[in-house]
Amino acid sequence: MNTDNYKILSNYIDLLLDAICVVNEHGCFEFVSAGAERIFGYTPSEMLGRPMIELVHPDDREHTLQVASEINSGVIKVDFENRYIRKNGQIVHLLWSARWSQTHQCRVAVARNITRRKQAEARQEALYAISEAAFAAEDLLALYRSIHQIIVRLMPAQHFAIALQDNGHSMPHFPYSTIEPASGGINMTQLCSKVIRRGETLLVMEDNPAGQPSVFRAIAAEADGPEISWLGVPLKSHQAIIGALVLHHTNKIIYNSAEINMLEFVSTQVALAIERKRMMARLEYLALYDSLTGLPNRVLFHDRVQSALARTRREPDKFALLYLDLDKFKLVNDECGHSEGDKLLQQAAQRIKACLRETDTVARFGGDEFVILLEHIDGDNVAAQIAEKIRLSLQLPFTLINSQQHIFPSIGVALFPCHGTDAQQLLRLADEAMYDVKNDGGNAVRFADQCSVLYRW
Ligand SMILES: Nc1nc2c(ncn2[C@@H]2O[C@H](COP(=O)(O)OP(=O)(O)OP(=O)(O)O)[C@@H](O)[C@H]2O)c(=O)[nH]1
Repeated sequence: MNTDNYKILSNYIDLLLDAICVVNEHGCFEFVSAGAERIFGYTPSEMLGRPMIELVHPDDREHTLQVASEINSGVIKVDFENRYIRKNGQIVHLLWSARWSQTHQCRVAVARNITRRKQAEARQEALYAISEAAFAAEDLLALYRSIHQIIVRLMPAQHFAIALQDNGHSMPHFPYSTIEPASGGINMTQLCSKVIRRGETLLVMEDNPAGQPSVFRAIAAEADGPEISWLGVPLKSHQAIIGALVLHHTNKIIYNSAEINMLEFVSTQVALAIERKRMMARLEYLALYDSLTGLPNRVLFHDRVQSALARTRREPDKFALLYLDLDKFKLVNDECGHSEGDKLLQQAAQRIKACLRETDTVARFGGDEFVILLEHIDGDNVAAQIAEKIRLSLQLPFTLINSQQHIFPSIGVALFPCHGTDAQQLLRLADEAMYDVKNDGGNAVRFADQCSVLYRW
């Protein structure tokens, strides 16, 4: 091809989807092809003379300058990736191929927009990370934290919140939020409630920060669309809308439709992960706690006793097991009904708990039987005193819906190490002491090795 033909060809350079950029030795744009406007959102005349680094995403500037200096010293780069900020504030991912022209003392580079590919990769990574997090997170709070980290890798999110709406509650609550739900002139509770009720994404423009924000049910916030500072996406699980994901900016920021679509797509996975984790937490709770009183059950109690025993192997310590059974509780059920009996059991559980220290454990073994672990007791007296405190507390009348009821407990006490050295033996001895009290008329405290009643009403 002769030189004239090359000249003709250069007239068609504007057809290229990629952008050709020439940057001088001072780092300023000296030439950009027409394709640059599609990529950067600026016309070539707006770019010429500007330092290229101004347009680079702030997080990528240092690395970009380093690579630019390598190219300027003669290294040819064909696979350098970085992010630029478009004129409308959106992020664009670019793949660069560049070299230094010694003759013209400038850097010649071709930029390809790889944003779509990057978004597809980010979406895949996010899905993988969310399902990983659902399994790896120790609890729900840890899962929310992981979800936050995954979302900020996907798109700009100065503040992030998860709103959940539980069955039977009219308003959502915020188990995770990096911003006060009532701050920034935006009523997050109200907005999230709207997202959840409608099951649709909400974009909120802060064009009226002092008053009511303008709310747009618009997913098509195109390149030159409105500036947005609040974005709420419904959390849709298989069965229902369980809450909303919220991105909040105190500075105005624009989300494009691709980002919103991505967040909507990811939110389904987030909803499923939250549901799975909640179900696991519920199953764990049911396995370890009594559903009527919320107290630990037999399994968790045994675990705590085993831990107490293990501790005593490392350092000398004393603890006590108390076996407590309500006297003639059946009468409450018979006279007032089973649900009234339930209420009495719940109140009794709370009263026993109120007599204990943080380090102690009270468990419900079933029916009207409660077992208590008193840890680190200095002398036998401490166990006797706490047992008596519980007995006196339970003697006060219980206010039920239609009546006041009096109920009394029988309490047996076994001490480690003086009465026994393993859990089974201690429990049996405490249980037997409790039965001795019951056979003796009830409403008293007795130690495992004592024939005499310690306390009696
Ligand atoms: N309301 C209610 N009652 C229960 C529950 N679980 C067991 N019970 C009842 O609790 C009673 C416990 O039985 P007992 O301890 O043998 O009866 P009691 O009347 O307390 O007799 P003594 O222990 O000998 O004084 C039974 O009537 C059970 O039906 C429960 O979850 N709720």
